[in-house]
Amino acid sequence: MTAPGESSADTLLSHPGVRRFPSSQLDLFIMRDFLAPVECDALAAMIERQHRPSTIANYNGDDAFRTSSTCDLAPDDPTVAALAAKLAALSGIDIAHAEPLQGQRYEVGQEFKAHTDYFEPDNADFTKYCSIAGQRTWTFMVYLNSVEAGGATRFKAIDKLIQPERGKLIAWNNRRADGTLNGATLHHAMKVRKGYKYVITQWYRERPWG
Ligand SMILES: O=C(O)CCC(=O)C(=O)O
Ligand SMILES: [Fe+2]
Repeated sequence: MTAPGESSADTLLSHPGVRRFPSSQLDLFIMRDFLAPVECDALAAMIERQHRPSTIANYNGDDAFRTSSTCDLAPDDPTVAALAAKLAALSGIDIAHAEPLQGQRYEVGQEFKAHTDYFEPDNADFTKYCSIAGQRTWTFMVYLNSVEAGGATRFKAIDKLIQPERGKLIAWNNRRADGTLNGATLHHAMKVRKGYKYVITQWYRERPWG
């Protein structure tokens, strides 16, 4: 049995179109056309209407570390609720473990430098971020547009560059099979060189979000 905050390779691969990136270092999955173009456009328009400067949890003194904007998607909006349900159906993860969905928006020159999505256990803010819902388990991310130039997501440890493509989903386990945090999930949202980039991020937690 998979724990409620966990996805599994079997669950993901049971959906047509999901394939696993061949790597012994991390569990990374890719699916094209997870969202239809009209769904992508509606979500990108939603992000465009309302966004704030993105923040980071483990501040390292670099003010240019994450220069994008973030949209807090309203959970009770029917489009947003449908997306959360669709992601939960794909992941097999109990939706109670999902953080509120966010959109991320990048203009030319904006990026999110190499980071991991889990919270650093030795960071002073760890308790603040993780005391209730626990650590992040899985990341599901959907590209809402095919960026004109730049904007790839680079997984440094496995030397894999994923190009933004409208409707494409990627998902990875932030931990190893034994539950330890996996540093090989380090990834860099590279600078957009032309146009805009819009993505959806869905993070799941060990315990219900509450
Ligand atoms: O935009 C991307 O390609 C990655 C975004 C990301 O890593 C994040 O928001 O944590
Ligand atoms: Fe990330």
